[in-house]
Amino acid sequence: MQPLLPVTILTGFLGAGKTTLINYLLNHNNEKIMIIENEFGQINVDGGLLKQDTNIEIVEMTNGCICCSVQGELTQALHKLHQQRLDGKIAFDRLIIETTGLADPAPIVQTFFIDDLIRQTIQLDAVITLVDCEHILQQLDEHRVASSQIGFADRIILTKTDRVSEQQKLTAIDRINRINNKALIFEAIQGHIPKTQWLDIHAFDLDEQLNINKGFFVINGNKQLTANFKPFLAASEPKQSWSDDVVSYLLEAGELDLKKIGAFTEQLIEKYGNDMLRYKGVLAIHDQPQRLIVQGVHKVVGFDYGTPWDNPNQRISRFVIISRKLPFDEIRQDFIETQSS
Ligand SMILES: Nc1nc2c(ncn2[C@@H]2O[C@H](COP(=O)(O)OP(=O)(O)OP(=O)(O)O)[C@@H](O)[C@H]2O)c(=O)[nH]1
Repeated sequence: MQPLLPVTILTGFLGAGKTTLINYLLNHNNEKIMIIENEFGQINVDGGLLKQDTNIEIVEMTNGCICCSVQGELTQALHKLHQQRLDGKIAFDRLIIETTGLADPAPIVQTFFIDDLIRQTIQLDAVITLVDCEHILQQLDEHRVASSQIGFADRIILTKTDRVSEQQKLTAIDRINRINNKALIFEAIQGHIPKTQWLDIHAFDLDEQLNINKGFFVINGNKQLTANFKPFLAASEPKQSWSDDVVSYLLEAGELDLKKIGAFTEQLIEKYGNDMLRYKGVLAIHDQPQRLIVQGVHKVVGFDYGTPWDNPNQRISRFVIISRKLPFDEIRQDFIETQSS
C-alpha cells in the first residue's frame, strides 16, 4: 500500500504571491511535486509563470474556480491522479493545490473529508494563506472571501512587507490576529521561506497544540532560520476595532463532564457548523487522565484522546473557534456549564 500523499492547500487573495512562493519552492527542492492550480476565467497565466522542470507536474483547471466545481472537478482530478500513480504512469511525492485568489477554501478543504477514496489515499497537511501586507486592509474591507481565507489558515505567510512601513505591517498583523489567533504568522519577501515552515506541518492531526497567539516570525532571504525568528505580540489587545465577519473566539473552563461536553459540541456544530470555519479544543475531562482533542472544519469533526496532562493541577480546557459572528456570551455560558460539578 502506498503511503498517504500529503497535500497542501495554498490560498490567498489575488496577487498575494502564491505563484512566487511556489516558484521559490521549486528552486529549492528535490521532491517531485504535483501542482493543481486554476485561475478564474478561461486563460490560465500562472501555468506559464511557474518554473517548468522535471520535478513538477501541473494540472490546470480553467473551468471556473475550484470552489464552484469542487465536488466535481477537483474530486475527479484527484481520482485520476491517484489512478495514474497506481498504474505507475506518474510519480510524485506531494501535491499542492493553488486556489484562485477569489476562492473560499471551505469546499476545497471539505473535499478531503467527504470522498472515501480521497480520505484513504490523501492526507490533508495544512491550509496556508498568503496575505499581501500592502493591500490586505482594503481587501478585507471589500471582499468577504479575504477573511475566510485568513480564517481557514493553519499558517499565514505575510508577503510584500518590503513595500510597507513597520507600522502598516503591525496594523495588518493586529487585524489578521483578530480573525485567526491560532495560525502562526511568517513573513516572506518574494517567496523566500524554507519549505519546512509550510510543508509537512500536520495541522489536521489531532495533536495538542493550540498555538493561540504564539507569535510572528520573520523569515527573510536565505539566512539562518533561528537568527531570523522574531517573537511578536503575545495576545495583545487590538489597537483598533475592525468589523471583519470572521473572528477568533476562545472558550476556557476547568474539568468538563464528558457527556455534557459531547452534547455541547454536537449542538454547537449542528447550530453553527456552517459558520465555524475551523475549531480546535484541548479539553480536560473529569476522571480522565488524558487530554481530549477536538478538531473540526464546519460540520466535519474529529475527537481523540491525546497524552495525559503533565500536571493534574493545571487541567484547563480550551476551545478555539474561528467563525463568522457567533452569540459568544451564550456559547461561553453553555461551555462553562459543561464543567463537572
Ligand atoms: N515587492 C514584492 N512583490 C512581491 C512579493 N511577493 C510577490 N510579489 C509580486 O506580486 C505580484 C503577484 O505575485 P503572484 O505570485 O503572481 O501572486 P498570486 O497570488 O499567484 O496571484 P494570483 O494568481 O493573481 O492570485 C508579482 O509581480 C510578484 O513578483 C513580495 O514579497 N514583495
